[in-house]
Amino acid sequence: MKFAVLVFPGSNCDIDCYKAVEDTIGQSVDYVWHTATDLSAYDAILVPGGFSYGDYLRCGAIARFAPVMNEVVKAAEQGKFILGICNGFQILTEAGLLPGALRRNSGMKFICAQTQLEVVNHTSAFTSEYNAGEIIDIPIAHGEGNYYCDEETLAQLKTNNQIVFRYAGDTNPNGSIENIAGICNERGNVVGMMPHPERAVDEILGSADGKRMFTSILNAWREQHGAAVNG
Ligand SMILES: NC(=O)CC[C@H](N)C(=O)O
Repeated sequence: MKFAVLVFPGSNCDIDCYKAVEDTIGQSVDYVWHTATDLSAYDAILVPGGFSYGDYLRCGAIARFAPVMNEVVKAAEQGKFILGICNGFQILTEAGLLPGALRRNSGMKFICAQTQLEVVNHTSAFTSEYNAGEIIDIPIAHGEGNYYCDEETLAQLKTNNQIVFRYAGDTNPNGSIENIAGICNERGNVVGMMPHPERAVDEILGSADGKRMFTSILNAWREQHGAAVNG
């Protein structure tokens, strides 16, 4: 299986994503610059965190016009796996690949903290290795992680099982509507989340709970391509 890690000017979690793929599932992975116009070689695309284009206008608002984003839209239409983490989530909402928007944290401060997440959807291609309702430790680091969508969209997210993660219990670090920490598109092949699973792939980092997102993606890809495939 082949992964692309997109790199925009200002990305700062690209190396973490690359290492996470290498260390957790040992699959092929390339950095792909934001000017690229062909992603056909890749099965999964990681849109990493950071401060693309300095977060000017709004986080992700400029990155969404980068040439590579046309290819990300194409890849999403082809059913490839796309995971946007933090700034990557912001870029995917700006690009219209995921519904809703990320606003300034309700406390108006950048928050860097370990959080507990509830796995709400454990049947997606990205979360099949988790148990229903499992609580996992994954860190956050953002200033604009306050997820918002209108009531109609929220109802659709619930009906289609598109809420993937919530901040557990009463914890809600950024004011997100209904504690939402991550969502997927209706088809289930595009996920966006504010917490950073790539920073939680080894106990030495404080948690290894993010590891199973990567193993889930690999398993889903292998299932799609037949159990014989060992890429
Ligand atoms: N870690 C990140 O990706 C940060 C995202 C964005 N720059 C924010 O502050 O919200």
